[in-house]
Amino acid sequence: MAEPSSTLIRGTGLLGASIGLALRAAGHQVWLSDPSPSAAAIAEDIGAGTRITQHAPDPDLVVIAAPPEVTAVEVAAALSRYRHAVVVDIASVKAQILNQLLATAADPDAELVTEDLARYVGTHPMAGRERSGPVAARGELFTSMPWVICPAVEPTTGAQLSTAEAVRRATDLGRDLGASVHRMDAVTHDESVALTSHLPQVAASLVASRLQDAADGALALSGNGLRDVTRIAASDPNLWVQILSANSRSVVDLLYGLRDDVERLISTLEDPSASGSQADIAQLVAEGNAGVVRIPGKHGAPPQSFAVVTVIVDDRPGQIAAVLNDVTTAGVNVEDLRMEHSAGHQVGMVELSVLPGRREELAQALTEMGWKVVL
Ligand SMILES: NC(=O)c1ccc[n+]([C@@H]2O[C@H](COP(=O)([O-])OP(=O)(O)OC[C@H]3O[C@@H](n4cnc5c(N)ncnc54)[C@H](O)[C@@H]3O)[C@@H](O)[C@H]2O)c1
Ligand SMILES: O=C(O)C(=O)C[C@]1(C(=O)O)C=C[C@@H](O)C=C1
Repeated sequence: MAEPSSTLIRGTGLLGASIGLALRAAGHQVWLSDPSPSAAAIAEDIGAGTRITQHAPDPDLVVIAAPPEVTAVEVAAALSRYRHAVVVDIASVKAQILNQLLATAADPDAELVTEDLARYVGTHPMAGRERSGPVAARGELFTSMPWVICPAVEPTTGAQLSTAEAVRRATDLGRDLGASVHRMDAVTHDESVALTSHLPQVAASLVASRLQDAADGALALSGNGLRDVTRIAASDPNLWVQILSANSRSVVDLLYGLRDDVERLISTLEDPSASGSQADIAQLVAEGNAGVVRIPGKHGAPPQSFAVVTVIVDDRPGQIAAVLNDVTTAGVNVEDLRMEHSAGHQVGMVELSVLPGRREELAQALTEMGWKVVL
């Protein structure tokens, strides 16, 4: 862990409060500030740091965790106000913010000058939730997730403006929060997240929007397939207007490709018995298979499939905690957990994902402890 630091978090919503919780847990001093007094008060109440109404007492790191559209203004203000601090932002888009900062620094009327950008580093934690505000904050949000570092560069020469020390502070922030740090330029970042984050959001929203007028009887048949595909459709529209607008070029390019595939599928399904149709449908699903296995595991490890041990539990409070307690006693690490309720029955199923080599051992240990286990 890096040496204890004093960090000001400006913007104490989901991300800001989560960073505060994680930094406090790692032993750092955290100051909180937000234009919304209630957001700052809630963040303080849940233990994310100490609220300030004026200036923070000389922080050595400032984290701007504000909406993308105000991020550049807040970064510029923090660089001018806290002259010894490294300033990072965590907005979901990076090139537009860097361009806005460079334009401000080039403006002779602005307080910000290009030299100030030596203390700025753009960052982006690839972790979040479909909910907003400090109430949804979790200190563990960043554990094992990617954290992108985009040092500021001068656009014409490509020369790095962020100092090595500023990049080190930004890197320490990600590592302190348990994330795996990836370094890239802002344009490459934006192109990458268009595929891994922005397109999935659009796809989830488009699929979920079909449900608005669905019959209750159809919705009653919702299973995990629908839930898996639509979780992020609950995300904040105001945030996503800003993200998609700021990265529109990259997202549009991907949408053209998606449109081609949708049109191909439509014409195939118009006549599924036509020659070649069955192979075409199979190919579409197989192409998805080939894509999904490329998603890396935790900490960027190679893609890994886990084995599942299912435990049948009574549908009453405390059962999941009791199962997890016994899993801990068995000494097996749970990689993922999912709870399913059996419709119309007073039982639930806890699905524990573990490394394939530990499956039999865990099943045997839990069975011996009295649990009903299904392999
Ligand atoms: N939600 C996610 O999953 C996620 C993940 C990674 C990064 N991000 C990025 O993190 C940032 C914050 O997102 P969030 O999900 O925490 O949103 P949020 O709505 O939960 O919180 C945003 C907070 O910023 C405050 N704010 C508004 N204007 C401000 C200003 N001028 N200065 C300072 N604070 C201001 C709001 O009062 C609010 O408390 C965004 O830039 C977003 O792109 C979000
Ligand atoms: O998991 C979620 O709920 C998210 O929305 C996380 C997610 C993502 O797409 O991975 C969303 C946007 C952020 O910029 C970063 C992370």
